[in-house]
Amino acid sequence: MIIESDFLNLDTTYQGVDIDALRDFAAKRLPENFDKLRTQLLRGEFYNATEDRHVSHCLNRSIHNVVTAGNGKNRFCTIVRELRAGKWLGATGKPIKDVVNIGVGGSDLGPMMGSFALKEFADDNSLHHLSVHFVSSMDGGQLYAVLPIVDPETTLFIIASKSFGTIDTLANVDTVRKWIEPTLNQEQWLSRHVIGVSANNQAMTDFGIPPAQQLSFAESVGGRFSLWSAIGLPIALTVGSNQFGRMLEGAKAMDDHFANEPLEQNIPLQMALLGVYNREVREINNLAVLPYDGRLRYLPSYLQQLDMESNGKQVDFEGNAIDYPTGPIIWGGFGPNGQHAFFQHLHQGYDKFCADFVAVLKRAAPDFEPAVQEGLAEQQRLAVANCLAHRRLMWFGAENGEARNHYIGNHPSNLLFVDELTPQSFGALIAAYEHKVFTQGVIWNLNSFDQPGVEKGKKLAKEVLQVLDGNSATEFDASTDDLVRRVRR
Ligand SMILES: O=P(O)(O)OC[C@H]1O[C@H](O)[C@H](O)[C@@H](O)[C@@H]1O
Repeated sequence: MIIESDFLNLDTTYQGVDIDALRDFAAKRLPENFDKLRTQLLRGEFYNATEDRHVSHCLNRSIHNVVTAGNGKNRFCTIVRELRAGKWLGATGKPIKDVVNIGVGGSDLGPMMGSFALKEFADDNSLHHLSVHFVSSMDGGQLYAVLPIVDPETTLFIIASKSFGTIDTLANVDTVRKWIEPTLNQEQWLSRHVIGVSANNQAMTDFGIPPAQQLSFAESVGGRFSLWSAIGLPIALTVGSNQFGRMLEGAKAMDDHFANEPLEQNIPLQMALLGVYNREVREINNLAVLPYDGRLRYLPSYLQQLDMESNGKQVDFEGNAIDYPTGPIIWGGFGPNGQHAFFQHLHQGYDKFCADFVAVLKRAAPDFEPAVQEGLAEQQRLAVANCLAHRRLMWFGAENGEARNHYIGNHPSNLLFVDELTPQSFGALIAAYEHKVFTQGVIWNLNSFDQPGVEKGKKLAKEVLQVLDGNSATEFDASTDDLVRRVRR
């Protein structure tokens, strides 16, 4: 039960659902207007009712659309070229060497995952080396690590925020400003050391970012779907605009696949239906994402946002309370290391789970001596062998007499695999997950494109901060009030 597409393959054998059963399930669960909704999504016409806007990330599958989005100015490629070539000079005349992306959620996870995964595909059009760093955490923990290793005169900060109002990002920017000020004044800093990426042009202007350093994208691109937009700048800085374009091409190929292939050959559609089947029929509430290639180690956290923020919902499209299970808990980690940590529970623990194994069949290492190349190729085979073995054990189980050697198995899994990890296959992999999430949202009749739970949490945090800062005397509950007193002391 293997489906092949241009850049991505899926083996569903160990789901234990044959194609006839899947067809029956699809007939029951896919709504009649699914084709229409899918077409709307791919054309950027699907309507996100609660936020009163369309959903347009699929329009960003070509570099042309990315660079002309928002303010219609082609700044993206120029910025990428100058920074990568070492031609972008800081305010004191020194070339920029480090770029720090400050953003959180969709403005962090996608760019970070993509830059890490695709590093080796960098178009090396110059000898200049640019290091890209990521700072997202509200507590400043990452600034502690990054600030000591970069120099204000040779560092550029990307302020990446769709809304340009996220407190985590603004708090990091504020500290950065305090760190820079002894070296560069505000005018110097803003003129050469900041790029804004946002859907909120006015806020970038109000902040003082010069127009030539503002990159825009459409309000209708959701944060968790934004790595294809200018939010993907760190990826383009890492690999170059051409390779970034190839990633978009891979996603576009997956869009076409999703649009045109029948159920029997449709990767995202099968992933979605099997996921719903596992959730509803087998009552499994979680999915472990297990990449077997170190370059994809940030995939689980990326998919946590993509899936859980989209389909972790209790209200349906019409605003009614939902009384059936919706999106599962997504978790996971780098497979080979997981084998030495949490896999024990997967093989013999009490809980039900399903898994997505992600494997890369081969990896070239042309820059190394032949003997080292040989060693690395062998290691890739070793990882694939382990992936295949563990997924077998999880599905078939094993019994060797003694109870301690008993493995129940029956844990369903997908194997997503690519011949080689390339910008295209990476783009196709991520787009396949996007379409899976969309399809499941349609099946569960919920809006996958809003996040009211997140908004509520932000509001409550503001109220607590008011009290911590001594600006409000609101009382909450015994535990919170006690901790507030401790912090204030
Ligand atoms: O890009 P921003 O507007 O700063 O938003 C960053 C993130 O924060 C929010 O709380 C949302 O839940 C995420 O979907 C979003 O990606």
